[in-house]
Amino acid sequence: MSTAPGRTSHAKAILDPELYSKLANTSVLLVGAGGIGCELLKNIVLTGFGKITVLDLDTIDISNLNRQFLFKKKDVKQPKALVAAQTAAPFNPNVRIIPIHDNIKEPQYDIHWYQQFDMVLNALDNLDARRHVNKMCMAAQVPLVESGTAGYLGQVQPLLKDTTECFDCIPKPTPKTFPVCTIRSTPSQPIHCIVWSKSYLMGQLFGEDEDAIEELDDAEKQGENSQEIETLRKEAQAFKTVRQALRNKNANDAAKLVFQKVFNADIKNLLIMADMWRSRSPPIPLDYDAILDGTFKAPTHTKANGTAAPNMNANGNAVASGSGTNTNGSAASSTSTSANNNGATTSLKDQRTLTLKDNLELFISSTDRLAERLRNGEETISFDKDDDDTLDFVTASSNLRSYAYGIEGKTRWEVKEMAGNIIPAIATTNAIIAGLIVLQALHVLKKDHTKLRNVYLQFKPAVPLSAIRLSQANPECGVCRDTYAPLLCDPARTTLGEVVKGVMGEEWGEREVSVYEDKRVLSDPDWEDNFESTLESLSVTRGKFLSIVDEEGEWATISLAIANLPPNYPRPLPVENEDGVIDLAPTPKKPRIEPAASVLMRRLEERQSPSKRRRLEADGLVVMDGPDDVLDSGEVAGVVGVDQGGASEVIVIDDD
Ligand SMILES: Nc1ncnc2c1ncn2[C@@H]1O[C@H](COP(=O)(O)OP(=O)(O)OP(=O)(O)O)[C@@H](O)[C@H]1O
Ligand SMILES: [Zn+2]
Repeated sequence: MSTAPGRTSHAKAILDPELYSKLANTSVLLVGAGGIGCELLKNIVLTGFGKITVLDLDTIDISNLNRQFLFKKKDVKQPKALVAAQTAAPFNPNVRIIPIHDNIKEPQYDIHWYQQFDMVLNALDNLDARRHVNKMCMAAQVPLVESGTAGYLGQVQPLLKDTTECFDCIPKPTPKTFPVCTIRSTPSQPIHCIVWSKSYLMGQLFGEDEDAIEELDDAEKQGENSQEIETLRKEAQAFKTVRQALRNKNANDAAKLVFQKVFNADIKNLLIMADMWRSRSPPIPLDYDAILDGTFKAPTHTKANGTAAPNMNANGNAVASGSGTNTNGSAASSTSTSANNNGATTSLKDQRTLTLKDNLELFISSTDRLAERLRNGEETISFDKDDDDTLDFVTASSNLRSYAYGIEGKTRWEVKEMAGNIIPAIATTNAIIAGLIVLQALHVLKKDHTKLRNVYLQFKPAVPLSAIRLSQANPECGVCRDTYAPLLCDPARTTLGEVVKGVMGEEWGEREVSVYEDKRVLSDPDWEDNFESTLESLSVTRGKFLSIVDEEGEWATISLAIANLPPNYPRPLPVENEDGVIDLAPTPKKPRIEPAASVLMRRLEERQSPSKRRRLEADGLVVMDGPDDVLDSGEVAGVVGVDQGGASEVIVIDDD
């Protein structure tokens, strides 16, 4: 394909020539090739970012096609990263796109790997992956542009270590939770029954064989009604029998057994506790055979004050609300959810109001299908909005429960939205956000930090965008306030003691420190049993962080990012010992380059001065596990980044 002048003329005209030529040598990592990712990949390819690595763990689903326009129907089930790269590559032949079909959390994407990029652009859909990439970017000192959309709302946030706050500086709200007893005994809204079905009932029947007793003990400690807890304990015991029936090839009435236990016996047990139903409407035990043969006559649901419960029609059927309101109370557009592209027939079927008998029949058929899957070797099955068997089961069982409690029913469509926490995905929102990401990325590239903005797309037609100056880091942040250093070592041979003593140097014995990997304590001032253990035996391996925390709080936490040794690192030779066993010989010693701790020590002494401290944090420290580890200059540059100012220093752990 020819490089016609027209292809680049717009980008050249908009960007100044210097920036445009810089783009060609810019290497970016794009994490996520979904809704935002597809738009963004197109943008950065057309803008002319020279080298783009696009990483996504997923394959293409038919429901992605309405907005992830780099994919076509023929690509369904293919890796997103691969197809996105193939489709976008011809947009600009001057750009090199490297696709990776993988989880960004895999250990090979270590600090060293991140440092090859000039910046990282996140186009993810979950908190866990976002927090992971944030931490890696903070450790590797690589600028990150974070983004997200929810319906008509969106946000773009540039995050630079020591310049702005990081993604974790402000704790994120945790998803809404419900008290255990509301879910287990006293639901009052459809969502309570849906959560019960997908998180509790599915787990009890099709999940791992766990003891639910602990959760109940906790609930009791938190002051929940002890008689009620006792009833729930009995309920948990009875689950064992139905679990066995579901897995037994000869049991053909497993669905009925589950029904009898959950919608009849358990409810009868709860009714015994008269106290519980003084101020609320008691549930109704359901009758399997009577519902199937159409003779089931439910007693009228009455509240304590004698009024009829809402949303029950004359035939005793639960009535779907049809309101299209999701769990958060926000309106869910029926035309824009990712689930809405299975064709009109499915949509109609899914949006149909289900009668009590419909729900029971759906309950029987879905329980049978799930039981069959268990009998065919699936060990556990959990809810997945795109797994029809589980969606049918959750729809039917939550509606049956709603019926028993006099709560309105929901259509399969509504249950999918509520149980799957589906927030409408709007292609235009993704496109606007992807455009804003590029603008922020260009400021990052120009190092024009005063122009960086936290940009919000809001549901205000008069002011759709608001751009806010970036906040400073939260001094208490446990992620971006740490002092990071890459630790290049062989975790199978390096011991915890070597690392800690090496880093502490002369301060060892003077200063009391504790050592952590994530939330695990590996040593504290009075407990050093792990010092002789190798990092590998302590599961401190590539991609993880070893944190050394000063008990006095005078030193910033030192977080060592475990990375691979460079390819030129001398490997130990296998030697035979006197018993004829092949041992790995220790690496031969060479003179130490510098006493292990003095470099770090000097810098930590300087940490009272903010500017010096920033310098320390900006420097990379290469901590090696033996005195032979002389890196060539290229490797050193590769480890700490080339434009961080000043030569990096190599710390050698003294293992004498
Ligand atoms: N840990 C991870 N590693 C790599 N890619 C990830 C990771 N977590 C999420 N992603 C990817 O981020 C992308 C987010 O895109 P998007 O929000 O459009 O989600 P989706 O899964 O495509 O759509 P939907 O959730 O609406 O069905 C997805 O393609 C997803 O595979
Ligand atoms: Zn932070």
